Parts: sequence; C-alpha cells; structure tokens
Amino acid sequence: MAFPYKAVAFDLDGTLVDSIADLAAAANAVRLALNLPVLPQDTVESFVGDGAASLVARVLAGSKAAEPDEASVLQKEGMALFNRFYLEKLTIKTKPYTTVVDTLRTFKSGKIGLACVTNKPARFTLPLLEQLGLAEFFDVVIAGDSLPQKKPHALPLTHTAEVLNVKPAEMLMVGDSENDVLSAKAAGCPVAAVSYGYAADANALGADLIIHQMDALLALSS
Ligand SMILES: O=C(O)COP(=O)(O)O
Ligand SMILES: [Mg+2]
Repeated sequence: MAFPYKAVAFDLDGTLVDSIADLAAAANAVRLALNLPVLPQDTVESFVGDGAASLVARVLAGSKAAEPDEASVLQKEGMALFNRFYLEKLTIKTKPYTTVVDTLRTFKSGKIGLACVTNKPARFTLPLLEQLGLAEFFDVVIAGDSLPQKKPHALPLTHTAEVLNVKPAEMLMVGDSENDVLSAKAAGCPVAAVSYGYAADANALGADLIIHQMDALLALSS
C-alpha cells in the first residue's frame, strides 16, 4: 500500500473504542458501594487517561487533581471494587468507533505493523480486545503495566517500534490525549490525534495531524 509508515500504534480508550459508558458505570458502582453519590459520565471522562489507579483515586476524591496513594486503605478497597466491577462488565456498551475495524483490516492485509499501546492495565486490555474481536489485528499489545513506564514516557513506543523492527520515525502513533502526543514526541514518532476522543480539545494537543474518523488514515500517502 502507498501508506507512508511501516507501522501504526493505536491508543485504546477514546481512540479505537468508546469505552466511557462502561468505565463510568464501574466507577459509579465503586462510589455506590462506598456510599458516595454517583458522578456524571462527563466528569469520569475527564479522569480517564492515566491508567486505572489514577482513575480510581480521582473517582474516590471526585477530583482530577487526586493522585493514587498505593498505601491508602481506601485506594486499595476502591481498586479491588473497580477491578471486580469493570472486569464483569467490560464490553456492555463499549464498541469500536466507526471505521476502526475496516481500517485495521486494511492495514493488516497491507502488511503494516500494528500495535495497541494503552495506559489501561493488561488485566482489562487483553479481555476487552478479545471480546470486541480486535485482538487478532495486533502484532504487539503494550498495556499500562506491561513496562516500567507508561505514556507520556517514550518507553512504550520505543519498545513497540523495537518489537516491530521499525524506527520510531516509521511508526505513526494515533491517540486522543495529551499523554499520547507527549509519548510520541518523546519517542520520535509522528502522531495523529482523533477529534472524537476524551480530550476536551483535540486541536490543542499539538499532534501533527487531526483525523475525524479512523479511515482518514488510509488516505495518507507519501
Ligand atoms: O485507561 C486509561 O486511563 C487510558 O487508556 P488509553 O491509554 O487507552 O487512553
Ligand atoms: Mg486514550
């Protein structure tokens, strides 16, 4: 194919799949179990992007500023509840965004290396990809706890490029958040941002390119 890159690394939440309804349901199930009032879905959406431990800390505090304190009893209890509730209902409403499946299929048949690089922990990432029939497309899946560093660090992307045997400059990162853009820039990867994800303003992320649906990638040529 005329596609200008040898590989593509995709973020998961807000990029490949719209997972916010199930994330918010699990988050609010945690709050109800702890006798806290439920949060609006938009509030939970603003807490997503830094992995499950950060999400749980923010959901418990009701504030984006909260950071996980692994030693806290409440954080441990919140994590245990979130793990249980979210794993039970990972893909009730979660679906791939429009044109995602066809785009992955086209890249796969064009021998483009494909990776999923997410901050979501592996215990959720792998079953979610399986349940939605997406796992088969990826040569490599790097979750938030697969390596010692997660996005916005460069490591998930430099490691992915190494596994796919391409240079970072030959691998396009596609994401929806500041962490995706920062990780790509730190790794030396070109980066596209999707306009439909969980960032308040995709135009402000500093990506090289903005796309409004995934199959816009297929129109790129060198
Ligand atoms: O689970 C998160 O916090 C974010 O996941 P993502 O990196 O796939 O957007
Ligand atoms: Mg994302």
